[in-house]
Amino acid sequence: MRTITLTYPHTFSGEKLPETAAAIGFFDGIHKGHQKVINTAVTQARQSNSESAVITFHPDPSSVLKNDGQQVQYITPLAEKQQILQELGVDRLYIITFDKTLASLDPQAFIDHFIIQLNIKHLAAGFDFSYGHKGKGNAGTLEDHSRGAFDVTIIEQVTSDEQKISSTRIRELLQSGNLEEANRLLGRTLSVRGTVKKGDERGRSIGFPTANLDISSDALLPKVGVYAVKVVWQNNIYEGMANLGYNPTFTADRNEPIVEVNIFDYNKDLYGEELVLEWHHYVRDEVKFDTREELIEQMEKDETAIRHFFYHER
Ligand SMILES: Cc1cc2nc3c(=O)[nH]c(=O)nc-3n(C[C@H](O)[C@H](O)[C@H](O)COP(=O)(O)O)c2cc1C
Ligand SMILES: Nc1ncnc2c1ncn2[C@@H]1O[C@H](COP(=O)(O)OP(=O)(O)O)[C@@H](O)[C@H]1O
Repeated sequence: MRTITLTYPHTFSGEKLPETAAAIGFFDGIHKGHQKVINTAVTQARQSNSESAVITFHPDPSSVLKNDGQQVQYITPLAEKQQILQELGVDRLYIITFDKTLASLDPQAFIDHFIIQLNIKHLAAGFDFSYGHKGKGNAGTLEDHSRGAFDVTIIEQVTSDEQKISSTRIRELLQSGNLEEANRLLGRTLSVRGTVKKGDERGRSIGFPTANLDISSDALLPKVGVYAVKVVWQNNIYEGMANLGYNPTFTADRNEPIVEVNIFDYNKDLYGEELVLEWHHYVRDEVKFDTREELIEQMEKDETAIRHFFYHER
């Protein structure tokens, strides 16, 4: 997959680009609803012997428009988004830089510049997609704004329990500790990538070395607690247990939670390595223990419970 970042105005011209079937949207999380829009474009491209593309925006349009200076947290930060789109068979990823200038473009100008000029012949979008100044362009206006240069497929809402699957709903589930339900709506397992950094070097002394992960600050993490996880590293998958929290047994002054993972049946150095952590099951809340012995006893129980969990999942 090729990734192309576009700002307004860009200088690409249609004649030099292949005919393309594209899906357009912000797609945070690439949940089941998003997957349907993207798969429509991929299928359309295969049938018409053209290239497939995803056209997305960065940073999050609503955060740019709100302008409240708050750091946005993404269910899928850019690196995760790229990885998943690649796995979905997308040939090209266009990332449109979302800023005030882009937001002020008239809807027809947006379509002319970012769809027609990119040689898009089929466009798939979700029923609630909007574009152009104040979101005046929407699913109902695409046909008109296409000037007959491309076909449009609008994907109706995908539901679960009669409710729309949405990034907002998934965020709420993750924040309230409802990981499994979030994973169901995602249609895959929530994951995060991070580089292994040094911690307090206490893990090995209590019998559970933990790889502490340096994670991009724009990644949305689930609720604090202990989790059954899988670690993907160099094309291998390992099972393990992770703690997302503040280590209150040993530290009192941490402001940000850390993510650390003890990989089962593993004992090699991982410092500096990039791992992908998949969040499979929420086990318990983090606890402040009075002694390290109590923590160790609890971690032994966590290990037994999590090994059981994976055994039954197989
Ligand atoms: C599965 C698991 C559960 C944990 N549970 C707790 C906990 O409930 N309370 C706590 O203070 N620390 C907990 N920890 C964090 C340990 O305190 C931490 O791994 C240990 O201090 C090692 O830190 P280090 O990697 O910085 O050396 C847990 C860690 C793991 C891997
Ligand atoms: N089973 C394992 N799970 C996680 N890390 C391991 C494991 N075995 C060895 N390691 C290595 O040991 C380090 C963790 O040891 P630890 O004493 O907790 O140090 P730190 O506090 O620096 O994380 C990891 O970063 C990794 O390089």
